[in-house]
Amino acid sequence: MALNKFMHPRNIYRTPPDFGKLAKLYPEFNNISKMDVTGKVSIDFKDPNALKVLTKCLLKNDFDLDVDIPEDRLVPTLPLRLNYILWIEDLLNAIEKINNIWGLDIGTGACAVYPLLAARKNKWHMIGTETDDISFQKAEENVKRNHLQDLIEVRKNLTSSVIEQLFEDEFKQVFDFSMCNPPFYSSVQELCESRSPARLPPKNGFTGSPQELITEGGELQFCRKYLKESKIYKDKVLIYTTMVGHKYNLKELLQDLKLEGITHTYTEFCQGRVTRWGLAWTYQDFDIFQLVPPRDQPRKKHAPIVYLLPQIPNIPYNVDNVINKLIIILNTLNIYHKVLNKRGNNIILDVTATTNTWSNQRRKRRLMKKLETNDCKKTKIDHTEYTTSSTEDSNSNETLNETNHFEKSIHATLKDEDNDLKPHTSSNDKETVPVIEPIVHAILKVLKKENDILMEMEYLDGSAGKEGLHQIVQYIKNNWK
Ligand SMILES: C[S@@+](CC[C@H](N)C(=O)[O-])C[C@H]1O[C@@H](n2cnc3c(N)ncnc32)[C@H](O)[C@@H]1O
Repeated sequence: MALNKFMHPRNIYRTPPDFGKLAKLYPEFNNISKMDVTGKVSIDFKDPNALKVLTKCLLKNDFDLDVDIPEDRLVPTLPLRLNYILWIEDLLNAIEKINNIWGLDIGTGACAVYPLLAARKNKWHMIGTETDDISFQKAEENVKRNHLQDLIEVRKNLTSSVIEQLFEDEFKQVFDFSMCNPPFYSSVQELCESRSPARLPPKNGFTGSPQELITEGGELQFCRKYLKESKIYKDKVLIYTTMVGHKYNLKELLQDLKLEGITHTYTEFCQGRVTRWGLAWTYQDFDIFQLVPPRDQPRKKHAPIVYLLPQIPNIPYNVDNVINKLIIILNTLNIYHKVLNKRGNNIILDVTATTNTWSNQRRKRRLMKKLETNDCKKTKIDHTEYTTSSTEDSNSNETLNETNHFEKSIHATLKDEDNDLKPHTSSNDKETVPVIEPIVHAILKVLKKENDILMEMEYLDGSAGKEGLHQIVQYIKNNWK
């Protein structure tokens, strides 16, 4: 189980569960665990069945909940689920809502994990909604199995709306809060590509079915629909909340709320390698931002390197041309990039270098010249370096030809981005980067400020450190012609 010190202070899983004790108490846990020579008990986190047994045993052991998790459904990881509930407790305490709490869980899933935890732990009344037949049926069974029907009701959502169907039905209940763990992805392809190659592979195995994880337009569209519907039913829920799986979507949603002047706050749910975010908004008078301010960023942020991109002779100075030129340089350096977001005249890319292709360019050019003059073209040369050097030497006419070619590529990428603002793997041949440690992983932003176009590069991680990023920026400066 992924654990770390950034979990909510009241999260019981800040202290790792005692696997030895679980193995003694639960035969099914004993079957999936193994003990090493030192007596340490461990499980295979990559095995979905082991995850399922672990979650089942922890629900029983720590919350006295007997939950049947169906074969092909999401196994809810408890540290994250608890982080979310504890943050809602903080929000409710902040607005002094202590007793007779009513909560709405949108997309409760087969385990109805949030209603079960909330009802058992806090005696909250919960309504869970679900669109999927099997998950709906299983959720009802799980509620009955735990004799919590007095506190929990599961409702089938036969529509594609998020909350509208509930309130359209003349449903009188006013909720203190709503919560939602939306399907994160817009397609199977996005699900597969979602993890940046720069990050370590997840420790846990993969669980969940397409209907649980995929929704048209991904989580951003889902959350925007939720926000839009919430505006119609402002007083039906005191505090609306949702979980957000991708940081770039959180930024978009924060911007939406800000633009519309809706009071909001957010938090980070940390559990080991996986980080999710919580977003809350309200149409009531409480200043939830002041009452429950965002948690301090636990990770160190690096000041970005800012470079004013000069105009290139004979090329109109606009953001599209600047981006095209940058993409050419990144491709030349074999630096993988993907568009995270595009809004107006600003664009944000996630960039990852897995080999140092920018150092010793002069030496490589000299070597190339020597090889050519000695007619040694058949000599074995590193192909990447060869391509890099020759492209780098391009004069501006060649660059323009390449610009046309890459313009098509970036426009194709941006067109898709405009549709659903989901992260997109660029359509060039750098798509298939193996999952290996990056030497530089950074965020590249192109921003138009009045008449200037700026490039900002922020170091995230990588073995070459910030120095590696400085070298890349220097390479861009040298080749900005
Ligand atoms: C990522 S799963 C979350 C399940 C559970 N809440 C959890 O955290 O483990 C999303 C769930 O939302 C359901 N869902 C998708 N769209 C929905 C909608 N419009 N109304 C209600 N449920 C929906 C899916 O069927 C799926 O069970």
